[in-house]
Amino acid sequence: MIDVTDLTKGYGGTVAVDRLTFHVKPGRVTGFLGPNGAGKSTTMRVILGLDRPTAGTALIGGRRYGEMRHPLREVGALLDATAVQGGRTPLGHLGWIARSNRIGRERVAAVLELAGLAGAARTRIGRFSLGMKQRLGIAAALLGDPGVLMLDEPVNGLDPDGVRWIRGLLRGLAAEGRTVLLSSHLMSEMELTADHLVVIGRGRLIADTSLGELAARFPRGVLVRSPRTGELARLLAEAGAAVATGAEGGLTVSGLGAAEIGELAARHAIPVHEVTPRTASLEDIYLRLTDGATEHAAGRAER
Ligand SMILES: Nc1ncnc2c1ncn2[C@@H]1O[C@H](COP(=O)(O)OP(=O)(O)OP(=O)(O)O)[C@@H](O)[C@H]1O
Repeated sequence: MIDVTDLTKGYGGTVAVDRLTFHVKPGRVTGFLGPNGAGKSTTMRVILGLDRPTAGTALIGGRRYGEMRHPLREVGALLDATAVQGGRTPLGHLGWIARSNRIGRERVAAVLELAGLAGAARTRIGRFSLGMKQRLGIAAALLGDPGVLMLDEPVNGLDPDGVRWIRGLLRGLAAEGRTVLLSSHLMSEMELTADHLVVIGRGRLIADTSLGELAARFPRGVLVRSPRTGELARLLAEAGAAVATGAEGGLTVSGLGAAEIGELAARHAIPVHEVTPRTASLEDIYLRLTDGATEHAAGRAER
């Protein structure tokens, strides 16, 4: 469990995080979203004790990161995968982290295997691609078998196989009851990986909600296909629905649910070929939620 309460972080005249409160619960993947400069990295840095809050608290399991005796056994984090010494090998790099946190050597081999890096364990990191560095960063985060994981843009640089791997890994870790906080700009990926979303803009909370609830807040009507479209459209309108003819030849119906539409068609013995409730994509929803919270919105600079 991560508890961010009334957190404020200022840098000189800039307020990066502004009275932000949210809780990241175990057993699910929480996506952390926001436009560039929204304050995501700052919030993660404060949670990890890398930055001191100006006001408020950021606690993990009720304690500050700095108070933990063996923090890597409680929290695994990946903030910047490129921040590793190129001269080291994964074996040396992870071995050093393991020793300084009293973690056994067998765990190093296990996470290298898990991250798909066992074959490159003795290769100099300087020769790694960004994707391999991401895998190494994830291996390091998992080293202490922590109950809490925080990953900033973990799919950055990964190929489709790698993206799928991390999706399965994070969902599996959450299913084991761990707390997983994940930031990403890839909305399609977030839609597949996260159960819950925390959205911030200009350092403030915009939404803290499940993916399902969010989609329900942005309905796009019900798509209905029938060989007797005209007749069905008339009956739906009489029943109080707003009916539009969709580009794909079907009807887009608002104001009535899928069950009501199906029952109405059945009462009049009108065959239907499809009744699909539609929601906006996460990308659409995200853009609508964060409209106005974008620090460097296109066009704004020209004004
Ligand atoms: N060390 C720092 N000194 C001064 N200002 C900073 C510092 N770190 C962050 N900021 C400012 O704080 C704000 C929030 O930045 P932050 O990096 O936390 O945003 P972010 O949501 O992680 O953005 P991105 O998606 O681009 O990574 C920005 O205006 C940024 O310029």
